[in-house]
Amino acid sequence: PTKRTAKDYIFGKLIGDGMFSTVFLAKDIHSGKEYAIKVCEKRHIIRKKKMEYIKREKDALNMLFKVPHGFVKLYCTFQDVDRLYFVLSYAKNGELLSYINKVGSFELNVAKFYAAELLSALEKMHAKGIIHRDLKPENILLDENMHLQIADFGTAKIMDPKEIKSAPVVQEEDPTRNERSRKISFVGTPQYVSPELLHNCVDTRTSDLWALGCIIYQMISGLPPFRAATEFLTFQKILKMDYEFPEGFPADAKDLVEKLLVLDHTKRIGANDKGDTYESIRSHPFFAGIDWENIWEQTPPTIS
Ligand SMILES: NC(=O)Nc1ccc2c(c1)=C(Cc1cc(-c3cccc(C(=O)NCCN4CCCCC4)c3)c[nH]1)C(=O)N=2
Repeated sequence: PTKRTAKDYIFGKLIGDGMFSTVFLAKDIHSGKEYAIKVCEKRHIIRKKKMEYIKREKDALNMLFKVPHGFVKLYCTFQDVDRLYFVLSYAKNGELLSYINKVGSFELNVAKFYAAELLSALEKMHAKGIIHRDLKPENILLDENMHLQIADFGTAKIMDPKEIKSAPVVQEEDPTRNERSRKISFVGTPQYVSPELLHNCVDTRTSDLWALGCIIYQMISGLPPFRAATEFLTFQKILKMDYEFPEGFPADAKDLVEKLLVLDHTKRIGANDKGDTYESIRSHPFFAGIDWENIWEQTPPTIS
């Protein structure tokens, strides 16, 4: 097939906006199919020295292309003089965050279903050595059948799959510096960033498990566990484990969130699981009744 250009698409409404990219709904003029096209200004990427992030996103999405469920797909990329273009799946029902905000908080069966799809997607991603590092309800999309698709791999870390369930990954700007003094090359969104990423520049796949705990808490209560007026105050609350459960928070959900939101990432539930699944999390009472083998084929519960 000939290399696509922007002229092959009719660009529609803006459906996403980030520090380094803008996402548009677009229609392929040949097939009539709808896509989400992520556009990055080359000048901005170069000025902010984010070329490595662009490459990581493309590599991570290419590694996940053949995984049938759980992620947006990257169909093709192209560029012109000023911009880079990523042609991605259009997840018609948008961000999980919009649904949480629309209904206030999810019923337990809805939260359980989407927590299970998110865990299943994390298992597939981590099995390929990919750590997302910025999981949040804005980056979790819902396709036309209301199944979950993780987006935005610009912050991802790609490791050797053999290593991902063993050694921690240390953020390093300058390998000659010792671990504590290493600058963090990346920090996620304050409300969902793990303490190890803040504390000593270590991030592992368990950083995504910390975010899973924050997202389960938010689906059930309506708000993330760590929130404050400023980023710094939010970081302080995380490092002090300063959060509490609202009255009536279901006991099984509370127990699982408490086992995910553990400061020491080596003691987080799932941290020592081997193989390509998080058996210790799957078998937690919160997930009682989930049919793990068929979750992606089931009809999702109605969000109301
Ligand atoms: N940073 C990134 O990489 N971002 C990406 C990447 C890929 C991608 C992406 C973002 C997408 C974002 C997206 C945004 C939307 C969207 C935007 C605005 C409105 C709606 C919308 O109204 N959806 C209907 C359902 N809502 C639900 C909430 C209450 C109102 C009705 C969807 C649909 N998909 C997408 O479809 N594919």
